Amino acid sequence: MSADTAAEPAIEVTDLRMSYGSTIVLHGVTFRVARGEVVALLGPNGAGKTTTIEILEGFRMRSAGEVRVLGTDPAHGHESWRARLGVVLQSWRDHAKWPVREFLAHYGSLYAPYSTERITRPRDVDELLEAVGLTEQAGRRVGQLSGGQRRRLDVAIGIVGRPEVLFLDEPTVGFDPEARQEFHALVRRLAEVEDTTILLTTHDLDEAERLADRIVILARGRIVADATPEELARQVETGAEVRWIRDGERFTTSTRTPTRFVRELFAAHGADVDKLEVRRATLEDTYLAMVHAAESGRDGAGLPELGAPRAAVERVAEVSS
Ligand SMILES: Nc1ncnc2c1ncn2[C@@H]1O[C@H](COP(=O)(O)OP(=O)(O)OP(=O)(O)O)[C@@H](O)[C@H]1O
Repeated sequence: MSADTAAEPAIEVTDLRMSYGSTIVLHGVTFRVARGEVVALLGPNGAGKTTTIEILEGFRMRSAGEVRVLGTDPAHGHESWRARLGVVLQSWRDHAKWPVREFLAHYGSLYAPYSTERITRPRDVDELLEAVGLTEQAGRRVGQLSGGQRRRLDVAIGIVGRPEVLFLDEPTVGFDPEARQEFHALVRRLAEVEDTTILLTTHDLDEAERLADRIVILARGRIVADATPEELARQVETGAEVRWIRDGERFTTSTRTPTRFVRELFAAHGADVDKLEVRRATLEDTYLAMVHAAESGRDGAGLPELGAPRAAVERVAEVSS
């Protein structure tokens, strides 16, 4: 690989548009994924995540816009380009009668012609089984696997060809907590050790925060955020919810300065304040605020305006008088 190729983003999407008939589902989506980067695509049901991924994989023709994956337009990608991609789809493709090991060995052999000096294809089947936690099930027929084990097999199918770019559409659905943790470790290893570029969709914010170098939030076919988890968390730090009870009455307020708010609350009502709780906003709160803002047609994502502490204290005073 030349230095120029290495510097080129693995995925480049510019003003991507997609319509199904007269329904527009992607309204000009633009983002980039660098080589070796893990990006999580988040968004509510119907936001356009699967459509975006399917266009990048070359499974679906876009209506307009520019797309490059490993420097190639997916609409014109040849087999040798496709062999450099790994795909884990949402839907299960059945190969029920095959024993797991034979199936992976057979499927992997299709990648052998695309082995290069730098990248040996396919991956060793035993190492692969170990990596996805299916060693014990190697002799079982695919149709006899549990739901979570089938999903592990999906992941194995996605990485058997040692892909340079890996697309994972909701990869951990049906995983138990241990499988989820093992999968997270595998994804980090693929990115850090093998420099695999990974684009995954998930509804699990915790997963996105743990795994991704960057989070792209899609709502109604538009990107409403593209930031590192730390950048999103910094926005989160600005919001908190304070709850308390006074004279048997329950109060709740949102504030960007919870410490100051609580100090003022105590200054105003001292010992009458009971059952005080301060809940920091989570990534989920930020995510929901951004999605709701996008869905209600408001421009500019971010946290909704939170009540000022002074006003809230005054409201408490009013209630008590
Ligand atoms: N083949 C199709 N024909 C017509 N409309 C479609 C087709 N596939 C998807 N859509 C519509 O396009 C929109 C985006 O769908 P998409 O599957 O990309 O969303 P998503 O973000 O992946 O959702 P989910 O989280 O539910 O998987 C939805 O409104 C969906 O109904």
